[in-house]
Amino acid sequence: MPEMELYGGFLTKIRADHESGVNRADCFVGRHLKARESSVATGVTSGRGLTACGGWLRDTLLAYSAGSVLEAGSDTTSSSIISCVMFMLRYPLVLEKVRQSISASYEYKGLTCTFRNKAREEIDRVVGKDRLPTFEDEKNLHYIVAIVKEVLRCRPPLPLGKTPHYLLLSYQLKTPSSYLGVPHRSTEDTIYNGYLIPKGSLVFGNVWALHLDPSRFESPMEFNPDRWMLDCTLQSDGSKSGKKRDHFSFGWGRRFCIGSHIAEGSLFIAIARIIWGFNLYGPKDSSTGATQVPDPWDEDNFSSGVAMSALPFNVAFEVRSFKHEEVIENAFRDAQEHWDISGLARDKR
Ligand code: HEM
Repeated sequence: MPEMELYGGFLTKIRADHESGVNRADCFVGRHLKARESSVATGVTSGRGLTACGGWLRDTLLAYSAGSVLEAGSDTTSSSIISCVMFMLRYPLVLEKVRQSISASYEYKGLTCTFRNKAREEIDRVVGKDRLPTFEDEKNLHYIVAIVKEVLRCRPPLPLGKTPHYLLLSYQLKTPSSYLGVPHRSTEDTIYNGYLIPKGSLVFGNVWALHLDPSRFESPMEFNPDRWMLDCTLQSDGSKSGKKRDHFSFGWGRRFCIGSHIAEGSLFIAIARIIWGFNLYGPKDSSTGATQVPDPWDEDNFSSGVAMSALPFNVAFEVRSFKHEEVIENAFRDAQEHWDISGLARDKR
């Protein structure tokens, strides 16, 4: 569907609600339409850019402002959730409930760390079986937060590939493994490592190279959420300097992702609930009986483009117990009631 058909369709629907007296102050577009209408006497609001009196977005810009947020936040978030499922299949130890008597320890930056806080152990201890994880649990679910960070480190949804010159070339050729990254432009002449980057140059940061830098991340090609348990002060905060950042999946500088908090919250709740409720299995090879799990490090298992996502793969979700099933079904019913109230169609699957 062309962009403007989708974004413009939302605008038309909200305007129709608004004109028929439905209060759409619940959303940015509804509030903007109402405020614009009461301030712009002429009513000339179609077209691009701002109104003649400044300040107010005309329809096309309004539709794009809202639509681009929708688009920026959906593929990126869903891509990370799917990557997380892939990593869980590939690294089942991350889920495993480790008994205290087992002391699996490893060396990390000169410290001896013990695998203790595995995801299941943590979530069962903090949440129990009788309810779903909520946002309030985040402060006590450190290992789940660490998993979110590790997924964003290992599979940034908007990466630049490992070999930029090849990838830029492949962009022109439109071959399947082009990860473009997000372009920035230099605002002044800059000397970096003896090279002049003239003002106005197009610059792509190589997120992937930063995330796989062994001087920063020991054994970088290992999905290891434990690495984040050692330092909880590292944050996804665009205003922080490089060494104080956890990862660079949300970009940097003035155009740092404005949705990073929503994204982290969405990833936390989705991943916490999947881990709380389900065992995950890959399909078995009929002749060898071995589990077949796609390799999350293999670029061929991911789509190309600006936003990257795992190509379809098979995974079975098995609910962990009857109690978990009951809680999930109750939550599903509640969600459907909210959908009814919002005028959305019920999920009939
Ligand atoms: C895992 C999820 C997400 C990732 C990895 C992600 C990543 C990014 C990146 C890399 C940028 C460009 C930053 C730069 O130029 O350096 C960006 C920009 C942006 N993101 Fe996100 N994002 C995510 C989720 C979201 C969500 C949920 C929203 C909105 C609710 C959102 C809204 C935006 C917007 C509007 C921009 C453009 C900001 C600007 O140009 O000033 N993103 N995001």
